[in-house]
Amino acid sequence: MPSAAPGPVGVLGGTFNPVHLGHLRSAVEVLERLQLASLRLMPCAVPPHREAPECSAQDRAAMVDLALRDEPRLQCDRRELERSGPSYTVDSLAEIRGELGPQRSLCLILGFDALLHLDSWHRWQDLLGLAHIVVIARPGWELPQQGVIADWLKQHRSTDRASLRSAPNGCVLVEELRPLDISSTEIRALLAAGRSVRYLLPEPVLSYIEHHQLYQRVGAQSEPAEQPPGSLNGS
Ligand SMILES: Nc1ncnc2c1ncn2[C@@H]1O[C@H](COP(=O)(O)OP(=O)(O)OP(=O)(O)O)[C@@H](O)[C@H]1O
Ligand SMILES: O=C(O)c1ccc[n+]([C@@H]2O[C@H](COP(=O)([O-])O)[C@@H](O)[C@H]2O)c1
Repeated sequence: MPSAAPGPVGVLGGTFNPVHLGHLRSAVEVLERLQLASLRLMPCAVPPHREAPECSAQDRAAMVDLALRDEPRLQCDRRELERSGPSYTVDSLAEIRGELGPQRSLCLILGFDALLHLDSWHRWQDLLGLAHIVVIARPGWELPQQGVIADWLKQHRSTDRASLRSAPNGCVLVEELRPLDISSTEIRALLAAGRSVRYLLPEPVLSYIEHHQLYQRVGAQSEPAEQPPGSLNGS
């Protein structure tokens, strides 16, 4: 009997500044719901669309590695750290497609917020020629009702999950997962305010942030320690 074709490969690109439970829980749920063979979290090195994060790509990828330590179905894909120039998703998908061959199903996973700006992405019209796109709901964001993206959705959206297996690329699927209202922006703001982010991200990621003193409030690290009176220079 011929063996079943291997399941689709998923890719969730992000700045992951830092990675949090919203990313991770969505990743596991989408992996299981769509029966993906594996899902790669792909940190971008040079975001094409926003200012370079203060936190280095190496630190952001190291945190993704730590977050995925105990879940072999999720992997960190570091290819964007190995390229120079803006980390265009279309280039990464073209590389992955080259590695997987033309027949294997490949799914790019995006949150609603990322979808809204998809038409500003580099060669965005080529994305569906390389992969399917799975859009995941995110608290506070709605699908657009009109405009370029709404028209594009009408043209390419499928409601049948089987279409992810019957073709290697070309469909758009929208999935509602468990809503988790967590963002990296909020985590950075909490840390900068000296507040706790425990339970918003995995403990090993929190330990990494503390150990490397990432996202601290401005000046917290650079203030000189107070000297006990008379301890220096005899003053
Ligand atoms: N809580 C969440 N639920 C579902 N999807 C999410 C969630 N957080 C992020 N995503 C999706 O994960 C991908 C990567 O997100 P990103 O690394 O930019 O995180 P972020 O929390 O949106 O960061 P920032 O607040 O800095 O913009 C995007 O497609 C985004 O829509
Ligand atoms: O390729 C592009 O032009 C492009 C423009 C904007 C965003 N992206 C990618 O979209 C993913 C989510 O972006 P963000 O800002 O939500 O972290 C991340 O992998 C980015 O590299 C890609």
